[in-house]
Amino acid sequence: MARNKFDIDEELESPFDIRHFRRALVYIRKQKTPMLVAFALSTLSAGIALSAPLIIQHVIDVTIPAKDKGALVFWSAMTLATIVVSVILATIRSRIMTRVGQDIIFDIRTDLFKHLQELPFQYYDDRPQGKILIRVVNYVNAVSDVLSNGIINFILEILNLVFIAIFMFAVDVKLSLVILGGLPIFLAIMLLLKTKQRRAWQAVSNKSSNMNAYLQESISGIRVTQIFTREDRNEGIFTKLAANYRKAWMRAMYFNHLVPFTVDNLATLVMTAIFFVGLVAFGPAEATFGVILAMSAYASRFWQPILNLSNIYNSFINSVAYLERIFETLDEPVTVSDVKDAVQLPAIRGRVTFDNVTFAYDPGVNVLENLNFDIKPGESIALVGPTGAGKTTVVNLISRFYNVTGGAILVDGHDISQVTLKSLRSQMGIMLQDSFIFSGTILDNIRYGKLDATEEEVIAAAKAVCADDFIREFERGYLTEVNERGSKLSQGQRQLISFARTLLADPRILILDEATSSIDARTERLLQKGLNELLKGRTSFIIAHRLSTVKNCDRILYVADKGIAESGSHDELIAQRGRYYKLYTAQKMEA
Ligand SMILES: Nc1ncnc2c1ncn2[C@@H]1O[C@H](COP(=O)(O)OP(=O)(O)OP(=O)(O)O)[C@@H](O)[C@H]1O
Repeated sequence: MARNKFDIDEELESPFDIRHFRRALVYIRKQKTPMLVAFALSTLSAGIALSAPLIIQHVIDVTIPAKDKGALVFWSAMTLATIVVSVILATIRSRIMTRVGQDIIFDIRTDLFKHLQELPFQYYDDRPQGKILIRVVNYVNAVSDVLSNGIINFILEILNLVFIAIFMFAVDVKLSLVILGGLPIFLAIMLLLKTKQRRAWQAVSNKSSNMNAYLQESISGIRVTQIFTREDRNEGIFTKLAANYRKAWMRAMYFNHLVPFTVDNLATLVMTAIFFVGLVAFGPAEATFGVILAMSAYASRFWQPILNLSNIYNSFINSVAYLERIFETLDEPVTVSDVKDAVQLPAIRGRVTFDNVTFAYDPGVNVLENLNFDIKPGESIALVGPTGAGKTTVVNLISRFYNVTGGAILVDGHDISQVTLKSLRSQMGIMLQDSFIFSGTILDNIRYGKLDATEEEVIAAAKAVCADDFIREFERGYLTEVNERGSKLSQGQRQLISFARTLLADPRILILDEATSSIDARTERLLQKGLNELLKGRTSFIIAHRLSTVKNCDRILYVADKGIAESGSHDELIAQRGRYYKLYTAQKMEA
């Protein structure tokens, strides 16, 4: 059952806590060296920039009254030099940090992809693909700046503040205290905003995820949409999702804007206070014009890092909503994985035993119950039965795409839950109902299961499954580029290609789930010859609704009522005159 749909907000399973931040540090730590260099450059550039007000103070209070032209030129040149040097240093730093940001994104993204590759079918059964995609693409982009520049800037701005405070206090202690007076008010406002702001950004992440999920679903289902002329209705749904996103974004931005607004106003108030206190309360005896000018320059410089810090804080709060989702995905348990002491499954002969197997997709709802059968190496088995009876489930369990709920499945006597997935699956050839075609050439697609196969081997496999003829009819033959999902190919052609792909992998156990359902009867007859060849010496499980395809199998298992209702060869089952017989005669009459 889908855990959430495009119109249901995802519930956060593990809200952000300090552990998440520590995990983020793992990625940041890898970039320690460039970050330290960038940090050093920034400190240097900030230090140089900070000397400017001191120069101005000196010029106003000493150089100008002394009418020393030579000194004036010197100090002007020094001011210019400070600007040029700090700009150069800042540029180098920003280049380094762009790289660091991208490296962090790269690491998180590749870890996410690696984990997604390992997550079991169940994970994908449970959620819309769009909600998975957005985490790898958009969310990771959104956190890069905070994890790279954010950290450095945070430390720098704090240092900046300390430096400014030192310079400020060196010039005038009382006026410095006036400047610091605005801080408690600012902190109180920030604390008040924090929770609301965080929730607002979580809502943004949810609404963008919903919109993305629906977009992805709509693109995948565009053909059905157009067949049923559902365009207007879908547009309505999308508009609503986009409007929800807009609303969430506006609300989050409202809180974001409140922060600089507060800082700006406080800075203006402080500035007014300096002039008031400096000129009116203390009088010119205590504060010279140069001091007041230098202090007002420090005041605006002092509030600048605070404004910057609050912007960093804003983006941090914003990123937390994304980091939570990213780490939630990375923490998603790989429920189907190698057990601690998993052993390599040796080269198998192909015996498959179901020992009292029970299985449920959703807890408590058994699809199969106490299933027992024993297949000898090389036997060909047909799984037939009504829709939804559990045929695909049986073959999915053999490849351990899901863990059994009870009992055990043995291959050559080895419990498949105790062997490595790689050693198990690499000895199986599985052709699923959905013969997926990847973007690339037809050659690449056939080679997917055996990357080192020669061109001759690929062609031999294609010939065996009668795919060679139609492939050669394309202008570029085996080098014809096909799109993702194979939209350039007919359904039957797709099946033939994935047939060749499976054959090429030369598995001991072969699973064909409705593998020939879209192939016309003539090609299927031709294919049957190749297929018979292919099946020789291999254990095979063939699921087919068209019973003519499977009647030559060694044994037919009729799956129904959560188990095997009938079992035997075609002739035996016909003689039994049970459910298989009924199904077979019904199909014969239709034909
Ligand atoms: N991912 C899933 N999550 C929950 N239930 C599922 C899932 N996949 C299948 N089912 C349920 O398990 C039962 C068996 O499904 P299965 O696909 O094995 O049937 P089948 O015999 O192969 O059907 P068909 O002939 O239509 O392909 C069905 O009732 C189905 O609704």
